[in-house]
Amino acid sequence: MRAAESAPARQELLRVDNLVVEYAGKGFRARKFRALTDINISIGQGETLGLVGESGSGKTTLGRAVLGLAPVSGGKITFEGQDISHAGRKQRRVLSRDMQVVFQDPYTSLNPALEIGDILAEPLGVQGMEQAAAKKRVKELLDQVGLPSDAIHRLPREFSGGQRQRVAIARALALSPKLIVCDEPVSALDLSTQARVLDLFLQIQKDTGVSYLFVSHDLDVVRHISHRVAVMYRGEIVEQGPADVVTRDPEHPYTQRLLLASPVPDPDRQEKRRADRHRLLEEQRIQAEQAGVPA
Ligand SMILES: Nc1ncnc2c1ncn2[C@@H]1O[C@H](COP(=O)(O)OP(=O)(O)OP(=O)(O)O)[C@@H](O)[C@H]1O
Repeated sequence: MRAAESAPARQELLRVDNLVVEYAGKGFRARKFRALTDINISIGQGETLGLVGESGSGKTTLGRAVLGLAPVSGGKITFEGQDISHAGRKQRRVLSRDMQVVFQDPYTSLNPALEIGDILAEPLGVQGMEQAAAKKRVKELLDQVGLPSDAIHRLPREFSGGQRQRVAIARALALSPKLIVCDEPVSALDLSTQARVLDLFLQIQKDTGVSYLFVSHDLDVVRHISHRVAVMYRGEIVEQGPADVVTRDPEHPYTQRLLLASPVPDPDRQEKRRADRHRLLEEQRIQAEQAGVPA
């Protein structure tokens, strides 16, 4: 795997100031639940901000707030200098070209009844692209994410998890967005597929200059993909800074704990990850032995 390349001269794309998100409580007179408190982040053009934290810390909510899918109760979200904190439908429609999302689960995020070509052409059609131009763009997108052009006439179920995630990435790229919110996009994949999909994210950034808000509970993943990292804990950002500093020499005790035990919520996945790591290390050891290099 390659590491994230250093960011170009920084031009701010997204800025979040003192953001508060409160969800309505259930039932009459139920109290509101504050999911985010006083969040401040900024993402430059061509930059990746990794958002890390345990389950329930508010990572997804922050991504959703940026996309206009969570209620902003206070503070401000600015995109390319424009206040989008309370963007209406019309402004969101324009923004949807510039901001896209890739979700965690490649098995449920694609319409199982549609051929890949139609899945990729959908956002192009919505934005009014002619059929011939859309067809050409779909081929470009498949090529960009490393899928064969005959994928056009195949259904999602004919693809592996990693390939489906490539389709989801291609769909997100269709309208050449400036920002992609990536919500745990490799968490459902096995370790070696994770590595290949992370490399694809890096290559796409290099080729297109897109920015990522990259949500993950896995510090290893975030370290690899991000220029800067923000650590969330109970709805607040407790630490943020350059990826190598935050992930190697954290200041906040919570980040130090995260570093010691990268939390993986599901015990089965935890076990599988341990086994995967062991297998990879063993493969590396055997390869090194065969090459006559001590492991
Ligand atoms: N639509 C909602 N209505 C009410 N509460 C919500 C809603 N969505 C999230 N929450 C709550 O907000 C808090 C933050 O949730 P969020 O999903 O943002 O955390 P997360 O860090 O992304 O967690 P995970 O890694 O498990 O996805 C949690 O306590 C969650 O229960």
